[in-house]
Amino acid sequence: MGLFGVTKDMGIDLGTANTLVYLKGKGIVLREPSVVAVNTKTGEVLAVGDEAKKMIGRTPGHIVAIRPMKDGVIADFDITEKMLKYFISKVCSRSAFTSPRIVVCFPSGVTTVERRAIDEATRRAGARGVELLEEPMAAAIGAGLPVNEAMGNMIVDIGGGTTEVAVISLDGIVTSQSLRIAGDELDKSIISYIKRKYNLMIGERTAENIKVTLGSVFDFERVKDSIVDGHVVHGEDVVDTMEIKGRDLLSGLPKNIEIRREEVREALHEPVMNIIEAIKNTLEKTPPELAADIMEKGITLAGGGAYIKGMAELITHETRMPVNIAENALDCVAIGAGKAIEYASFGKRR
Ligand SMILES: Nc1ncnc2c1ncn2[C@@H]1O[C@H](COP(=O)(O)OP(=O)(O)OP(=O)(O)O)[C@@H](O)[C@H]1O
Repeated sequence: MGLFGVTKDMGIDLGTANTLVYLKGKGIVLREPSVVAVNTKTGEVLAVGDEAKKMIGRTPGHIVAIRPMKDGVIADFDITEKMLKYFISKVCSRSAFTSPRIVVCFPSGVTTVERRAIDEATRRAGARGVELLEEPMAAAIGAGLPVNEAMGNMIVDIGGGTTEVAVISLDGIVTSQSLRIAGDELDKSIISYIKRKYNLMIGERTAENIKVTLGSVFDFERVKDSIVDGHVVHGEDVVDTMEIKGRDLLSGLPKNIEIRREEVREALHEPVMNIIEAIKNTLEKTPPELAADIMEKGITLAGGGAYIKGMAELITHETRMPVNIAENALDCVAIGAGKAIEYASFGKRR
């Protein structure tokens, strides 16, 4: 117990899109994109996080902006380790007397080898002790669900690389599903839709911007108000078209086109229905008593995907269950990891 005062114990959400660090006693102290810019000639890391993200799609030949995490797991081990080292040193720079103990999250669908890679990269980045925590459990704790009670809690965490669906009761995952379809896949669907329909090539960042600004997965035509980022937005305030820039594949030249909300909904249909299927499958496998609890309390949505317009409404429409968007949906996993420090054994028997 005495050591807690001098160490910087932390919870890390090592995400495909964003990495968040929760420092014990302080809350979230770092939130940056999981991106690293590397000079391929020298192997030197040029920038990490926000700085590196700005470089995506804009680098000269010998500089690449890498996203070392893919589908929720480590795609590039060395770069992940360097990125973690940078983030940890950024939050520990002052007043850290000893290296930190870290609770780090992993998607529930990963293999033992992938788990070991996350553990190893965190140790090599400077952790004294590492404890791995399943992402849906962290998200549920961070969303404030009573995970330790004998009661069905359902969490749907739609991140960048993975969607985690889980039913939790008495501190354990009763049933879960992890699918590698989430925000990134939605971006890819927008890219291929626009390429197919308009012969226009757009970049990843443009696609993400379209998803966030114009993306909608439920037909609000007849519904006046919707929920955006947890706030009610009145029908007339919702933008319905957007001008986008890309490269015309026929002429090879830059070109602008205008796309409509319905088109984005069409583009997102398939991956979104895969997410809905996973939710339905998990509900089907949920024991009846717990399903009754969920029916009463609702499904909790977390992760950046919780903010996709119409997502909550579509899930309710398809499952007949009430849906709540977690407060601080983007931060739930990191907050949950941070809170779990209290209970972590860091490899020792408690
Ligand atoms: N307002 C929004 N509307 C739609 N999508 C959003 C919004 N804000 C963020 N996103 C999307 O959420 C995703 C990132 O979510 P989050 O930070 O929870 O993922 P992550 O933890 O990095 O990924 P993973 O959990 O898969 O490792 C991105 O795909 C981003 O485009």
